[in-house]
Amino acid sequence: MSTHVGAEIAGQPDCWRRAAELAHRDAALLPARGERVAVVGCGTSYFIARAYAALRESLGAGETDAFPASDSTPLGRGYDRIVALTRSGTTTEVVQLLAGAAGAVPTLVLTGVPDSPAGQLADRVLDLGFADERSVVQTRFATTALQLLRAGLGVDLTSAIADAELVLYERLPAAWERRGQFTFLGTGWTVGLADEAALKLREVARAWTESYAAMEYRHGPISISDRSSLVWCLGPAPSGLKDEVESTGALFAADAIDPVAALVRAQRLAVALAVRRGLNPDRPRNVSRSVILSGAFRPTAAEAARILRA
Ligand SMILES: N[C@@H]1[C@@H](O)[C@H](O)[C@@H](COP(=O)(O)O)O[C@@H]1O
Repeated sequence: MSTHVGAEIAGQPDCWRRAAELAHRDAALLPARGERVAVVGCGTSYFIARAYAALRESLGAGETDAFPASDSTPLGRGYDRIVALTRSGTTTEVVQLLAGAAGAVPTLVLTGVPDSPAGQLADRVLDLGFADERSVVQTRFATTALQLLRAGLGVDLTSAIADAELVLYERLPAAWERRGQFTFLGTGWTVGLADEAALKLREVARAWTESYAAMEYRHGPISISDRSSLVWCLGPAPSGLKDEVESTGALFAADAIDPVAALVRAQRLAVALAVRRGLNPDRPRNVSRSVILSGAFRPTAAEAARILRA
């Protein structure tokens, strides 16, 4: 089946090359070392925000917290910059948060549509139009935004790009597609990627998925693990975990490749699973490309402004 999402998944290595160039060219737009940064987004964009926040802190580049844009209350704590990730630039919670931040906290928006409401409200805009997508679900835009931010932290993307190119050509293990339950695990910054992988299988293939920080899985969630489960650690697995999971009968997988390339592998599994289940990956149930709320969302722009100045 030829799908938009399939083509977008395949386009990721090229987009990551452009992201590396952009990070170099527009380095001055990115948060400076030592800045206290809040990163926000919704859905996939929020999970990518989580990954970036954990990575930036782990590299000692500055205190960084990630929030869903719908939950802006913690933003009262005085950040030097708000970084918003939004493919469409129209998501209500993101637009309202930026409206509230205007004049109070400097903002940077990474978006596929610079002249969108979010783009127009931002102090700085990074134009990722080259990675924009037709699909409802995000794949290419999200990873490209993350790779740009990684490159901005000094990460060399060469091996990530090479790994993703290999992932696009590999055959996925047939046993993975026959599973009924999927759990994604991560450590440090890859926990956000595990969340995103789980979301992808849920959105695209209506699969039962969960995600955790790897060792948290042992503290309760492992009780659902059985012969129908695939437990997949994006990145190397903490020692001992594999044996413990396999003793439940579950299939265990861990990636030795770049974690964002491992996310590409999970995207491919989502599409394969959808096709196997007779679903169209371009038409996920109950979700839209961008969620624009009318009236129901709180806080209003004025309330958000008050929170930000608190
Ligand atoms: N189905 C889409 C998601 O794919 C997207 O992650 C989210 C945020 O969208 P945006 O990044 O445009 O703000 O909106 C919707 O829920």
